[in-house]
Amino acid sequence: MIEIAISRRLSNGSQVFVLDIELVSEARRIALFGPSGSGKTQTLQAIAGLARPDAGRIVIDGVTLFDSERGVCLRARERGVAYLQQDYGLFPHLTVAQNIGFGLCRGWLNPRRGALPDEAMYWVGAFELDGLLDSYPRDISGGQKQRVALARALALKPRLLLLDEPLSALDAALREKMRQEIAALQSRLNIPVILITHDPEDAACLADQVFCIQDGRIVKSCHPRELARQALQSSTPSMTLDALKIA
Ligand SMILES: Nc1ncnc2c1ncn2[C@@H]1O[C@H](COP(=O)(O)OP(=O)(O)OP(=O)(O)O)[C@@H](O)[C@H]1O
Repeated sequence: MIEIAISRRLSNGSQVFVLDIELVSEARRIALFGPSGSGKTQTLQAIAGLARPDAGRIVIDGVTLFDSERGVCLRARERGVAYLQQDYGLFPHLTVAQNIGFGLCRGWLNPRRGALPDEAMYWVGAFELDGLLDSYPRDISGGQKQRVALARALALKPRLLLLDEPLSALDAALREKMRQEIAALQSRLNIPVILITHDPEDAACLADQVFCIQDGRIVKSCHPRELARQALQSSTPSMTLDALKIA
């Protein structure tokens, strides 16, 4: 079960943004859908422990990651949350093997290929990265970068996987392939996934429940099929949201 009730006020002088997110879900795969600037990334950052809400609670499968009333705020590395950011966040000066091994052992900047622990090698095999272990991120494709980032994230055995627009950097053909791969991965892993997407097709394939965000708030929750149906008749995420709110 995913329980999130957080608020945070962001201000940079003239501009103020208020994040006020409340959602509870039994679904194992949820999508956050909303227009640019609506608060999706801020929400994931709060869950990952990279941004601290002013108040509220974040509880994942009974484990409290943040609870302002009880003074609980686990550090990012104590949360067991894998966060795959839009640009995949690979270190350009480290090889694929070093990138994958990086989070497993602090200070481990120079791992030899054979030194990758079993939990990392499992994902190297699963994502067919064996031949790329000595390559650098600049020398591999977008889909391969994504697999490396996923392998790095999953090797840490997270209790929750956060995906920020996991397919946005890929061309149409690769996008469809990776969509199927991530969907297959989700059914193999028994960990909850929260993903951000602008694409109703991604939501339909990768989520069981969609939470629509607008201006820092959840304005609607629906089945991914309902989102896809409304999106067909709308040309922007904002129009889709307006149609969903009326439906
Ligand atoms: N320090 C800040 N002060 C004021 N507003 C901020 C600050 N940091 C971020 N914001 C605002 O927070 C809002 C939410 O940002 P966020 O990155 O979560 O949006 P998003 O929904 O992920 O957008 P996108 O889909 O474009 O990535 C934006 O409107 C942004 O301008």
